[in-house]
Amino acid sequence: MGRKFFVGGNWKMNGNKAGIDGIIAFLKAGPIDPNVDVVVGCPAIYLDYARQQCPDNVQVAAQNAYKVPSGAFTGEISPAMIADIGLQWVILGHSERRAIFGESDELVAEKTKHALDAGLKVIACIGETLAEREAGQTEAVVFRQTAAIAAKITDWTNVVLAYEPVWAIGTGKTASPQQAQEVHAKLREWLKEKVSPEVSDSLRIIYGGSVTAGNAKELGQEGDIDGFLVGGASLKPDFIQIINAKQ
Ligand SMILES: O=C(COP(=O)(O)O)NO
Repeated sequence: MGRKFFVGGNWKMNGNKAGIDGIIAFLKAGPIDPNVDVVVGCPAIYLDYARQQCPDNVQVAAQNAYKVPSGAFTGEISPAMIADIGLQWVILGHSERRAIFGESDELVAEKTKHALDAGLKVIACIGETLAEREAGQTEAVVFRQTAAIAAKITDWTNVVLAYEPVWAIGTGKTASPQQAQEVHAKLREWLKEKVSPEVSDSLRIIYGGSVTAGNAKELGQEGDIDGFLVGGASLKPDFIQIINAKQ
């Protein structure tokens, strides 16, 4: 198996330069487990500011990007621009992009394909709503979302899949380790059948949704949970404990 643990932070539309200075300070202080990949998603306007200050063991990611290199798309940024300022990562398909900004499975898949083709690495987000879970549709939803991406890409090397049940995001209602592990394992089975055993075995599937220093260790002990995508808790020093959850 040997998948390197991966902990992402998602600052969402939060902070300012002073706040970023504070986050960078605790990231620099660490200590950060060298066996963990750490990537923090920063608002686009501060990407270069954060990049200039982040320690070498932390990568800065954009939280979104469009599906073409340039053009008449007011307000958007492209993977080429993200790469141009020296960044490697982008978060795509977050449930807030899907629910609030109407991003379809198809658009997320096109964005993922284009970002990978532009040389970026992608944290691709999927996850069901509470209504979908209560209707017994969890697997159907996450398989549908993953299938849309699988239809566009062939090389998963630079992809990290983030399973983020929408009902756990920002609610304090974390999925139990058993609930999260069950979906991660089903996703790995799906990948083995529909993509390849190699991708199924090597792809990191990370969990997001109210991860805290208090629940990260237990979640991280599950065999198919390869890390986290952390929102609120990534803005505070406790994020270091989450990064080191496997220690
Ligand atoms: O949206 C999230 C999770 O947010 P919270 O940790 O605040 O639930 N990650 O991308």
